[in-house]
Amino acid sequence: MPEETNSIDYVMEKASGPHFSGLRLDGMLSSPPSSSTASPSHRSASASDSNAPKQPFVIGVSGGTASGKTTVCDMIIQQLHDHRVVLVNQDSFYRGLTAEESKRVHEYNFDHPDAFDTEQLLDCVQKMRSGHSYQVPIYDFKSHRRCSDSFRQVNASDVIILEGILVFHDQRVRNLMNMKIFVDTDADVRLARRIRRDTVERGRDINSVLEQYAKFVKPAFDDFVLPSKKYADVIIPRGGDNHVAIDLIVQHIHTKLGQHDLCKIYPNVHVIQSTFQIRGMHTLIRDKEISKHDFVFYSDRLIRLVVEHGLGHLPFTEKQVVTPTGSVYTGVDFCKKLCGVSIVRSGESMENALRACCKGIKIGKLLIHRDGDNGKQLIYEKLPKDISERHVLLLDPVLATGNKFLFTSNFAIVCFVLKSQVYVPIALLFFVLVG
Ligand SMILES: Nc1ncnc2c1ncn2[C@@H]1O[C@H](COP(=O)(O)OP(=O)(O)O)[C@@H](O)[C@H]1O
Ligand SMILES: Nc1ccn([C@@H]2O[C@H](COP(=O)(O)O)[C@@H](O)[C@H]2O)c(=O)n1
Ligand SMILES: [Mg+2]
Repeated sequence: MPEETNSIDYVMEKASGPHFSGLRLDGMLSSPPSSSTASPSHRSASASDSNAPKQPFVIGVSGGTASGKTTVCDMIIQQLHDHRVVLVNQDSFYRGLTAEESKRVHEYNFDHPDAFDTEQLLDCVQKMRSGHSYQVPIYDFKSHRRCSDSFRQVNASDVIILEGILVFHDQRVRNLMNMKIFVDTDADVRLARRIRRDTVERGRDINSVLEQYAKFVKPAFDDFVLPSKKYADVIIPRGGDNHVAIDLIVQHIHTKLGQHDLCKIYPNVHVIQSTFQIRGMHTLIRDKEISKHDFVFYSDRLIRLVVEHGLGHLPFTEKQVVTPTGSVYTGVDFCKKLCGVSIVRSGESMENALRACCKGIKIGKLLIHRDGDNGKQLIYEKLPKDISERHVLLLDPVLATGNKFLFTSNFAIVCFVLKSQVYVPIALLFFVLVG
């Protein structure tokens, strides 16, 4: 290569067009690469599954007032952990009282199905099931009205939990549910909890709570809530105290949601299990208001996780050490002879994390043209001379259309075939982390 064409600036200029590296999910799913190790039958079945729009799993949670519905939902959400879960309360769809009704609020039956705007609730669940977000009203139990100017935006999610005393009452709403749970708690316990909650949180006095309970809440429970128990798939006695039932429900939801689609198609893809820390970091870096400093800080933290995870896939040898107390500890020795190869330019953003994990590691570079520059895809390469003796960590954090990813895969496979090295597809790991 002539001197001027050897400079990185020059080659970057030549490789004009937006930088991309990696794979576009929809394209890949409809035509998986031939290098995939999945069997053809497995591949086609999974690919068609993945092409179908992914429907959220809708869970209805019903039960008498103060039975622990909200508590049970909170526990399920906590335990589902790595899935996106949203909670929609039927309470949000209470109709606001008119001025006339407000004057005689003690005569209003909040436990009758007509107290809710069920058409709007139905619209909400239907929209969310088909992947749309919804502006859910905000209801105030003290004024018995909806906030006129603010809503809670609820985004499309893997799991939608719909909770309320009468969510099983309307057949159309019921039919949208994949799973129906009834929280069954002793009536005396519920009344005691309701008195405490309504006096502490909902601005009521004991007399009005007892009066409302006897006049409306109990009769409506007998007429509408209890008869809807028969629609439940699961009945949870003792509500939130029933940890066994909640564990079983969470396990069932996990099974229903299944593995990440990519894992089903590509067995070499590893998904890093999400945590609330990871979700929190994703939330920050996706916020258009984030400062550059914070974006870099949290991206670095995420990248570090990917790099650590990738390193965990390298082979190891056993190693024994003597501890300060003189006992022998049998552990493992880090894999020797590593190098990184970053795909210019985005891959360079992963270099610091790799250097921080592996002191003094050699890092080479590849610049690949998306479509091929006059048929040539490899525009620039600078690789460690002894790369054939090293395990290669290919650094590529952004996955887009797939062309360059296929190229780098081939490159990695060449390394693998010629030198029997372990290829750790860090790019894929990262993709799954953000996916
Ligand atoms: N297992 C429990 N032990 C003690 N208090 C509970 C338990 N479950 C719920 N509570 C309390 O009882 C009240 C009603 O519970 P909540 O989950 O809001 O019921 P619901 O949503 O069915 O009306 C709340 O104040 C809550 O903190
Ligand atoms: N303005 C209102 C609206 C509703 N209620 C009562 O709330 C109960 C439903 O909520 P839970 O969390 O207990 O399921 C229902 O029994 C209504 O009586 C109210 O008091 N005031
Ligand atoms: Mg509740």
